[in-house]
Amino acid sequence: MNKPVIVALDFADDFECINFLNQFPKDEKLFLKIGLEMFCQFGYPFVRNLRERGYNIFLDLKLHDIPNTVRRTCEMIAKWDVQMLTVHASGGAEMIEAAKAGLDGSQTKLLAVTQLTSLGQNELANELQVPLKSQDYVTHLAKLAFDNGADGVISSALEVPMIKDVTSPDFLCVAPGIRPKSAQVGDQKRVATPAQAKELGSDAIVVGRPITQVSDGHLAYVNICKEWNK
Ligand SMILES: O=c1ccn([C@@H]2O[C@H](COP(=O)(O)O)[C@@H](O)[C@H]2O)c(=O)[nH]1
Repeated sequence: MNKPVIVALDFADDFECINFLNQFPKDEKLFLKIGLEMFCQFGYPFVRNLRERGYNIFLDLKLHDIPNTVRRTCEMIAKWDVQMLTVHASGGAEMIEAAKAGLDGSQTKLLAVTQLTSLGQNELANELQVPLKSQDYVTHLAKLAFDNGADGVISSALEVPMIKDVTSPDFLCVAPGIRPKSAQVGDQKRVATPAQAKELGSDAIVVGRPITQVSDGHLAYVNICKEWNK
């Protein structure tokens, strides 16, 4: 897989979303992330529609349930021909293994979310009462995901070198929390610029609002790709 800039389609309605996509040239091979907001409204027909238009799809459902439920859900998603799917690594070893088993026979890469990029050290210690340094927690969850068959993880770009060290250079590290220098950070805590994410060895970056919530989304995308591919 070459290293994509994945656009997070977090829109309130499909009309707004299609208008956004229409800004891009027809031959632009976009990699799109469908998250809970759009999936809960439009479900599988929306995923199928975008696949039929030729887009690569990262289905970011962040599954987190008992192993049996996750396996059965993944068996269904395995038929959808999407490129990536997420579960939460904190669901545990058996759940990650079950997700992988459910996807068996498909091309869908299983990615495990480590610590959400919206959580910093403060939230980890005080709200979640996790007695580890954030970096240690992330690498622990990444190793758990690796040992139980995931193809990669979601983490901040800042943790990528440590994750590759404890897993494998081929273990996919996909980084949200990407902010070009001029962009608002918003609710993200562990952020990096596209250039930093590249430098740190990320295999893909996920960018939402800095592309979708600006007046010229296509230009923002092109500029981020330039920084990422430099
Ligand atoms: O740890 C995580 C896991 C997933 N996300 C998702 O990525 C995008 C980021 O959007 P921005 O607008 O660029 O902040 C969003 O869809 C999240 O659900 C994440 O940010 N962090």
